[in-house]
Amino acid sequence: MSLPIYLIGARGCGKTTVGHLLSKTLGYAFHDTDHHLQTSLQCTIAQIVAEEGWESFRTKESDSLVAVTADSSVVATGGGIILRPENCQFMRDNGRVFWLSVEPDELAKRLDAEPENEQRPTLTGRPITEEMSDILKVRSPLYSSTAHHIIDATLPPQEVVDNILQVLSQQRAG
Ligand SMILES: Nc1ncnc2c1ncn2[C@@H]1O[C@H](COP(=O)(O)OP(=O)(O)OP(=O)(O)O)[C@@H](O)[C@H]1O
Ligand SMILES: O=C(O)C1=C[C@@H](O)[C@@H](O)[C@H](O)C1
Ligand SMILES: [Mg+2]
Repeated sequence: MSLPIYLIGARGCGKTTVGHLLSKTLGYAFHDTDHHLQTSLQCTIAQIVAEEGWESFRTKESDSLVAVTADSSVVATGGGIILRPENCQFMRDNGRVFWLSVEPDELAKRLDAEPENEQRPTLTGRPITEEMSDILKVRSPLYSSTAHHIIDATLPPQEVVDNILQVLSQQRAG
């Protein structure tokens, strides 16, 4: 099966880390909707949100999702990709969707440990642990209903990849 593999989940759940490893193992291309959007528009997410607002960002994000979708690819998506129902439908119709599920405290720990490199605007203005907790209360049901498979992404990255590969091989066999 060479359908696109979509990785969904909150910031810090490991979409980039796992996506790179998985794409290498499968010999697939790796794409990232946040990265595509920023390089194609030559500006940061923070700039788009500051200048045009979140709705405009979400529209551009949907365009990026469609643009990067191709067979034999792993697609890491923005944390809010599931906020637009058409994105959820698109991913489910066009590929296999994996939710990398991680509890908010662990997400906050991972994001806190990262250098201040990403220019991503806060979503709530609250401290990161509270933000992740608030956001997941709203988004977990959306991640869950969009995903074909839910993966425990608190495991080490290679184990997360192995579990995804196992699901994919079961699909091929079935
Ligand atoms: N399974 C894991 N266990 C422990 N740490 C991890 C794991 N996966 C990723 N990390 C670490 O967590 C941080 C965030 O990972 P990563 O950038 O892959 O997440 P992401 O989902 O792509 O985040 P974003 O949505 O911000 O792009 C990184 O420092 C990474 O090394
Ligand atoms: O969780 C979110 O809503 C976001 C996550 C990031 O990946 C970016 O797509 C953006 O900063 C918004
Ligand atoms: Mg990432």
